[in-house]
Amino acid sequence: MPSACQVLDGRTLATQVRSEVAARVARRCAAGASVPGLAVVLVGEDPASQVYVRHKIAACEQVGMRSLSHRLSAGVSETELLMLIEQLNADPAVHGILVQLPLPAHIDVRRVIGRIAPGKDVDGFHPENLGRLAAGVPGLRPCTPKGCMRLLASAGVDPCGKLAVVVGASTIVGRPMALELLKAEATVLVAHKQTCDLPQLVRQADILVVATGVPGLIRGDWIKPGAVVLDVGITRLADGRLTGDVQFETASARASWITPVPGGVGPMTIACLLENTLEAAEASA
Ligand SMILES: Nc1nc2c(c(=O)[nH]1)N[C@@H](CN(C=O)c1ccc(C(=O)N[C@@H](CCC(=O)O)C(=O)O)cc1)CN2
Ligand SMILES: [Mg+2]
Repeated sequence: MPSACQVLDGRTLATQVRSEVAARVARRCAAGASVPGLAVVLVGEDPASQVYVRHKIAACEQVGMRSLSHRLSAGVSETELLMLIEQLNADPAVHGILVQLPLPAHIDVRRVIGRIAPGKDVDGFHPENLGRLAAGVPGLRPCTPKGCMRLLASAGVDPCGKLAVVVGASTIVGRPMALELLKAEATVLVAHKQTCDLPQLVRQADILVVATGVPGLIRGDWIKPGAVVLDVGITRLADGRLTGDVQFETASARASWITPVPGGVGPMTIACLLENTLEAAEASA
């Protein structure tokens, strides 16, 4: 990697965000307010989801928040899951609710997310929160795109006036990422992994965000020299290693900043979840 390219270190930034959250939680509790509480709902036994849920619960403890874990079998009915969400909506000790994704195929994810009280939707996936982001008004913001914006700011990268290309249009990353970049006055193009002539689009990007889940989709020679590259993809290879959607070695020969996988965007997702939970608690008091 040439010295011109710098690695955007998500682990270090996430540690900073977590210490800031811990200090705010301590001040809040010292002032007599309730301990922020996060309810984490896991349906089924997906191994990656189990790991993420464990990390979220440990992160809550580390910053002095309370976590309530609800593990449901893969065969739980949608009605039972919706009833649990209603209970959590009504529980004053619960300030944040998250349902770990993906859900089993027999459950309608939109119906489930739509049932979470918007003020407790710390993932920021409820249509009301996505609508707030689209309208540019305050609300709970999806954690991964929020973490990406923090990473850009930490590198001193101002999206205003730049051409940003977002590859992947999921509700949890690509779409809200495009809205974040629009709000920051970037010119935003949203592409899919199937977009015709993807290399041609990617070559124009001053800021490139990739969230497709296709390992190594983006080749290094597609990167515009000096571009800032945020790689959201995380895939575990057969040999156990984690890899991103961008070919790191060759991309870092051209980029000015690039996130690694692991250690880039991923840790920021959990740090921003803690921050959202604290914000939800503050707004409820
Ligand atoms: N309800 C939600 N479900 C899912 C979300 C989400 O934000 N809310 N995002 C992903 C999974 N995810 C959090 O849930 C997540 C993914 C990865 C990481 C992370 O820190 N990755 C590390 C590597 C971890 C490892 O060793 O496996 C890294 O990139 O360095 C955190 C959170 C889908 N579901
Ligand atoms: Mg489904």
